[in-house]
Amino acid sequence: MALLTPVDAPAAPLLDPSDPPFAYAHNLPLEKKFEYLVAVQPDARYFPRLPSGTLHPVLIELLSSPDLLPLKHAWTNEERKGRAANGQSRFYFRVDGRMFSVLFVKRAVRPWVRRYLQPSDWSAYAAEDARRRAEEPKPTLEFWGAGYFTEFCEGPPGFCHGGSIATFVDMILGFGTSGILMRTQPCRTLTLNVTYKQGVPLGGVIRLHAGVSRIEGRKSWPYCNLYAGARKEEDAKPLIMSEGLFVAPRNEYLARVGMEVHTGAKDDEAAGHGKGGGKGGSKL
Ligand SMILES: CCCCCCCC(=O)SCCNC(=O)CCNC(=O)[C@H](O)C(C)(C)COP(=O)(O)OP(=O)(O)OC[C@H]1O[C@@H](n2cnc3c(N)ncnc32)[C@H](O)[C@@H]1OP(=O)(O)O
Repeated sequence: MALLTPVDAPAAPLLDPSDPPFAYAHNLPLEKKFEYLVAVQPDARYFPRLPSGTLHPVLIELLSSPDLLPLKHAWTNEERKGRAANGQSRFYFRVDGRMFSVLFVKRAVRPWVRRYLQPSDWSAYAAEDARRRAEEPKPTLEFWGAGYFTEFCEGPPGFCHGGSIATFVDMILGFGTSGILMRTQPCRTLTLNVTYKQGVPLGGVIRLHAGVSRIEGRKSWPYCNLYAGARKEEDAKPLIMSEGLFVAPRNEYLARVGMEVHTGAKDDEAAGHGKGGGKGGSKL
């Protein structure tokens, strides 16, 4: 089944509008979780109860940025304030035209994946993604995103805590980059290197640029840089630079924890994508 994209989303709401956003995640097929929940796809059609107020400055910035998918959803100040009051920080990013978000809940920084993507979903997602990949001539190995951190991530006054930043970039590197772009199975952090060049201000728009610089078998070397402001400026210096080595667990480990092993190798071959050494689809 082809995944829905923001472009071909159906006109009729698929979701019960009386449900609060995100409450129905568990009842949806995996691909819809990605497209409508995890994805920042809360179009006004799907959340008609939301007040149609002023767009949050973050969204205005996003809308004006050619690097980011234009979001149609009226993400209002009230909504943002309500979520911020719950300690939620949110980041959006786009991979191959699909939007994803990372949700931080309070200081514990619980990414949405923990909540919405159960371990057993991984194999289904990987299989679906491998099928998708077979249809795509050239997967994207870098992506941009934007979002903000709230006060629950505070370290130095007005700035983000270093641990929250490390957790965030680990999440982006581990899931956003390795998990999605390698499209095989979840990758674990083996090494993580974070350089804090400047403080990350709370509340302001923070832009991220992430990707994979190298893939070799089970190993991948993703990077993620954070910048101030939503607009892409070629010469802007990053606030945060991070990189790591992520390793897909050996198959026997996956089998032990009850996860179906899927390497995507067959699909890759069919699609002409090499898996190692940056061949084929791994080319940046
Ligand atoms: C659902 C949410 C997803 C988001 C997840 C975000 C990412 C995370 O936070 S994961 C949690 C934190 N990380 C962990 O808990 C990982 C714990 N560690 C492990 O599970 C294992 O060590 C694991 C799976 C990473 C690697 O295990 P294993 O494959 O047995 O390791 P091992 O074979 O020794 O090493 C793998 C490769 O890395 C290389 N390597 C090992 N150490 C290093 C190092 N320090 N530097 C460079 N290379 C190294 C090895 O040489 C080997 O390479 P090759 O296969 O080419 O010989």
